[in-house]
Amino acid sequence: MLKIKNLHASVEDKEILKGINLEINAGEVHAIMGPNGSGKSTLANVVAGKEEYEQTSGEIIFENQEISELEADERAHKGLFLSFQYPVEIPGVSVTNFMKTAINENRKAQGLEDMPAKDMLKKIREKSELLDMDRKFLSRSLNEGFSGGEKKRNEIFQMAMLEPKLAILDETDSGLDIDALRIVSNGVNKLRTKDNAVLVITHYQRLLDYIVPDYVHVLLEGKIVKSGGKELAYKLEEHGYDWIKEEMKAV
Ligand SMILES: Nc1ncnc2c1ncn2[C@@H]1O[C@H](COP(=O)(O)OP(=O)(O)OP(=O)(O)O)[C@@H](O)[C@H]1O
Repeated sequence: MLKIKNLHASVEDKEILKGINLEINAGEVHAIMGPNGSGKSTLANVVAGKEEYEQTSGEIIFENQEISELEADERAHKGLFLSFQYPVEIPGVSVTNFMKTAINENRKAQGLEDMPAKDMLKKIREKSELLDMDRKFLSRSLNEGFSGGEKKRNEIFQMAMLEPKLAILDETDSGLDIDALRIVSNGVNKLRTKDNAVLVITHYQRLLDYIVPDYVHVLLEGKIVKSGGKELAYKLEEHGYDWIKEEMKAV
């Protein structure tokens, strides 16, 4: 589904990503971990095609198409969504109405008719129940002031509604209390189907206890230096990142 080959990228002319290789197939969940400033968000933003992030060399192939030249919106319409793909603080627009517009615009870009209102309501009901969002939450205006945890829940709600082929979630667990973490993780788990994949970026292994990734990758100074299963996340939690640096020095 996604193949990243020798990707280099810069922010404000500073090289941040220094040769990333990564392959994600349908049905898989991948997690990226790494210390502050290692380039995790840069990777997410470059893959999503955000303007400030410049891909200087390498390839990003999504669904067998090189997408480096595509704008963020075009990538999204192909099914590659980054959390908070859309602006989230639009005055006077409710959580639900925003979602209706986003879904229909996405369908329009794919040459599809608007989703029938009945189907839209059913979908909103189903996905909001999954994330334990009540009517009051859904009717709140987007600029009303959401807490960090509520923003995260809304972010996953957007993803659950849009059902992207590849959902990229940055800092998914930040600001969540224990109950919200469980609820949001449940939502993330439902994003993975046999046809859809998920890439999560996280600092903590606790999220991975709930979503159980197939692969964990460690990003250090702009490079993926180690990949493994969930046990890698436990080792990082216990020992930090220094042992990997030592291992690299020894090679
Ligand atoms: N918009 C920007 N302008 C200038 N420098 C940036 C910008 N975004 C990121 N950087 C720089 O790129 C480097 C990597 O940042 P990035 O946000 O990708 O790291 P991260 O691994 O996601 O960190 P964190 O865990 O702290 O979120 C940092 O040195 C950061 O200062």
